[in-house]
Amino acid sequence: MAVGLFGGSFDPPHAGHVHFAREALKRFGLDRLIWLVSPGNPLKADAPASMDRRIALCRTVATHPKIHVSRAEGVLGTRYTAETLAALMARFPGVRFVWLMGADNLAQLHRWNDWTQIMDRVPVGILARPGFRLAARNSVAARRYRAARLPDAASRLLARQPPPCWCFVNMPMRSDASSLIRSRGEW
Ligand SMILES: Nc1ncnc2c1ncn2[C@@H]1O[C@H](COP(=O)(O)OP(=O)(O)OP(=O)(O)O)[C@@H](O)[C@H]1O
Ligand SMILES: O=C(O)c1ccc[n+]([C@@H]2O[C@H](COP(=O)([O-])O)[C@@H](O)[C@H]2O)c1
Repeated sequence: MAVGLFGGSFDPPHAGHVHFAREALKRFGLDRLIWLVSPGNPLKADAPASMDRRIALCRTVATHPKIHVSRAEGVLGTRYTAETLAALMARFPGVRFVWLMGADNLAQLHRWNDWTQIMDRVPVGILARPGFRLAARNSVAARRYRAARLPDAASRLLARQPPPCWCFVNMPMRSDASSLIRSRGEW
């Protein structure tokens, strides 16, 4: 079973997240995709809305039968992705986890706690995001793991590759952003 972990603040969730999840399921050949709602991004200064409020809205927008919304990080008490992955892999040894994120997060992955452990432990699927193609391509992570890149055309094989392995996939992009919704006072 290949399971994509789509970590996010989802403060609030939006159509860009739904589009991302549907594309990731298809393009990375995943059996399931989990929206892993974060208790709070360690690199973001402002605390998000409550977990209950974000989870409730995620469940109303993420209605695809292969998508599940999870508060696992709240239950496990983990906040750093490397830690969450270690806990989930120990608990579900038969599952092939794939970490999923947008190009903006690849651009700053080297600032995450124990970020090389993430790259070394699970395949990583990255989807394009408007304005971040260049920053992602020139990122510390992309350069350090250049040899481990899977071509876009082979993206469906990602979950079966031994890590480190990452794949950047282009898709029709959407410019939705939670910060934009918050700045309009709509959340
Ligand atoms: N429009 C989008 N296109 C592609 N990826 C996206 C898009 N919006 C969010 N993502 C990805 O979804 C994941 C969760 O994002 P997050 O919940 O922080 O939303 P956001 O819109 O980026 O929020 P904010 O504007 O507050 O930073 C991240 O990996 C991010 O890269
Ligand atoms: O582990 C870290 O140091 C780390 C730093 C920044 C972000 N993350 C994770 O990246 C995911 C995307 O975060 P966000 O706020 O961009 O939606 C979410 O699961 C965060 O927990 C993780």
